Amino acid sequence: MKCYPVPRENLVLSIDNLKDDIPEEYLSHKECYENVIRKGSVLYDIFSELSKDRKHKAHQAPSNAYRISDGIMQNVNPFLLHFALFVPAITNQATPEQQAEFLKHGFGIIGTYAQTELGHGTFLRGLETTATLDLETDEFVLNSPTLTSYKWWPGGLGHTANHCVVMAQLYVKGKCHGPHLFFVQIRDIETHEPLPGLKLGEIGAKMGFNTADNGFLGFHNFRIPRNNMLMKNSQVLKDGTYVESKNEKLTYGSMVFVRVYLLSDMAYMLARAATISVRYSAVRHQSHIKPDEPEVQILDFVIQQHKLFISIATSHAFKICGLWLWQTYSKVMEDIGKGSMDRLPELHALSCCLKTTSTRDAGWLIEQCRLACGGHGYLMSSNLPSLYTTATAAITYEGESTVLLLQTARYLIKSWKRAMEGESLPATVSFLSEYFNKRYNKWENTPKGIVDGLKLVVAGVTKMCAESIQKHVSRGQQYEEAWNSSSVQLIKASEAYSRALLCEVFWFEVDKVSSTLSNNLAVVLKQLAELYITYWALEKRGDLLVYTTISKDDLDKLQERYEELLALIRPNAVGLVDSFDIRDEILCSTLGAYDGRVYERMMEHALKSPLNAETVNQSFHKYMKPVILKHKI
Ligand SMILES: CC/C=C\C/C=C\C/C=C\C/C=C\C/C=C\C/C=C\CCCCC(=O)SCCNC(=O)CCNC(=O)[C@H](O)C(C)(C)COP(=O)(O)OP(=O)(O)OC[C@H]1O[C@@H](n2cnc3c(N)ncnc32)[C@H](O)[C@@H]1OP(=O)(O)O
Ligand SMILES: Cc1cc2nc3c(=O)[nH]c(=O)nc-3n(C[C@H](O)[C@H](O)[C@H](O)COP(=O)(O)OP(=O)(O)OC[C@H]3O[C@@H](n4cnc5c(N)ncnc54)[C@H](O)[C@@H]3O)c2cc1C
Repeated sequence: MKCYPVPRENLVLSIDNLKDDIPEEYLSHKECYENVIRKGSVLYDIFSELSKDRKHKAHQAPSNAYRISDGIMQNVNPFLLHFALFVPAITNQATPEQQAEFLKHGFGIIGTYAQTELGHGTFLRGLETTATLDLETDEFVLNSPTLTSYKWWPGGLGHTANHCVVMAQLYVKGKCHGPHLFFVQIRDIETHEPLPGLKLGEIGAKMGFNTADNGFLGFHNFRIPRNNMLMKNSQVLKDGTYVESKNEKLTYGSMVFVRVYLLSDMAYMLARAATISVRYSAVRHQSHIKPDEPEVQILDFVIQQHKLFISIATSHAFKICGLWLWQTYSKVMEDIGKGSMDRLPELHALSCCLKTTSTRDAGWLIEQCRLACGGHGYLMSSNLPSLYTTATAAITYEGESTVLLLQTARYLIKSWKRAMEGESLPATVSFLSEYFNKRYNKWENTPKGIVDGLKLVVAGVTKMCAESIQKHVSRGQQYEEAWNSSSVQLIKASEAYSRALLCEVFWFEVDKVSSTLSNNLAVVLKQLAELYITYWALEKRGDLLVYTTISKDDLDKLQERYEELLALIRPNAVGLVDSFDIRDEILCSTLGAYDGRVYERMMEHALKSPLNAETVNQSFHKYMKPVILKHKI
């Protein structure tokens, strides 16, 4: 995977014409887009210059530096798909010769990833766009046979990209070989006009992501060279011979990359929301704790700590698990490069459930941060509303959450069956064998004891799912029907698995490195990890009571320990969010600025509203006054 060197923050943030005179929320839909293209082009130019000086680092671990652009854009960068999917799809799915050919223009082309259609997003085998080999001309002919086959949603497709990687059903000599990827130019490089045979446009305003330029694309007998099919895994030869892939799911590899990346991405989204809401909670004084004392910082309310500290801990959990998952991804990609695909199903299962949990948690936790800031959190200038709409989009894109959890459940059920047959299992699911063989311990009120307990919940629910499926089959349902009938429990098994993974990796990674850290840092990180694990043990107390030997007394002790941890973290709370080290220019928040001048910044921002340019708006004289005068008594 090529990663683009990201310019240092100072370099980017020092560029004058990247600053906005008018806050984006006061621009029209069209002005918003034009504004991000203006800023994105400057960034793109910087990337181009920087990349000429430095080698691309393949398989670079996720870094949120590219989110500088979000700070500059104060929204989604329409060029993001070029980097997030278009280039990775080519580097993962094209031959070296094709990569050299398709990427020879470097930043000279702007791409996107066009897979989803108006009629299909989840069920890829149902996609309707066709790519039919024309043997005589050595070309593929692309068509959108129905309205529902129009590509719909790809980021940057509406007006930004001039190329895309298209997922289409491959037809050779009348036979359909399923979804394959094709490199397609869609606009003229010079004029940017759509090429003949294409219908292009943007899909309209959305809940958020409004600068992502999500678009639609229809093909009408659109021809591309045969060599434009990405042929690393499967090939179509000049004589029409189809050489199938060693594993047809390798075509879906680009989605795994983004799913893996999103865990780190959500860590960063949460770090921003936590920084804003914790800093604001240290500035905001409201009400009393002791009646005869001054109004307190709202951060001193324990319930405010309960709302916010989990976001600090979760950001670290996602960052640490994101790096762990990235290492797994890199190792599996390396193995695939050597011809071994043994661990691909495990990686797919891990990326599906962790992408889902991280995006869902980021959504509700950012909303919780907003709500904890009262009315001021509802201002666009707080940046919490935008963080929320940007984060929650990820619950859907790159694989809708329900669908991905069912994919993980598929892996858990298969692993359970292997455990029943005495097969050895990968470390990430080996607890299923221990459970099956009744090799597990009594409850312990320790972080490790909680992790073991959460794993017992996974094993117990997975066993219950397997039995439910078997029960439906024995009553005459086909396996797929029995699967559908058991899907509520299957989702529960995957959710439990994802939570157990996050708790286990977070705790043991922190524990592993703590001896290398200064004592103070190790203490604070362990407090955050223990807070995270204890929080979720209490949230999942029902399941723990069903599947482990935990007692009511154990739960009371956990609640007590949880509240102790809140008090221990309170003195470090502002320091912890400061350590996320997110500059004001990237935080873009009147509530979360480092200097704490909340009220002055709120007023400065309010005065930028175009409505405040005059004391009386023209609508008074045009509309209100006639009515007032007419009905004046
Ligand atoms: C300006 C910026 C500057 C610089 C930037 C620099 C760097 C940035 C770099 C990275 C940034 C990264 C992220 C940034 C953040 C966000 C990204 C930006 C915007 C959003 C982009 C969104 C893009 C999209 O949404 S693309 C479309 C996504 N669509 C999907 O995910 C579709 C979901 N559906 C599916 O995956 C499949 O259809 C299915 C899994 C649901 C069903 O599969 P299928 O129908 O084939 O049937 P099954 O029978 O269920 O499966 C068969 C077997 O195949 C296995 N399987 C399935 N999928 C996979 C897979 N992906 N990998 C491996 N194996 C897979 C499955 O397990 C079955 O196996 P079994 O053995 O038979 O059980
Ligand atoms: C902000 C944003 C950006 C996007 N960017 C891109 C992009 O750049 N490129 C691209 O190709 N796509 C992109 N997408 C599209 C995205 O990948 C799809 O929306 C997603 O895959 C879900 O597909 P769908 O919307 O067609 O929903 P559907 O697949 O129609 O699913 C709708 C609902 O049906 C249910 N459902 C569906 N299948 C199942 C099942 N098997 N089992 C149980 N329930 C099921 C679920 O509740 C699901 O939410 C983007 C989407 C968004 C919101």
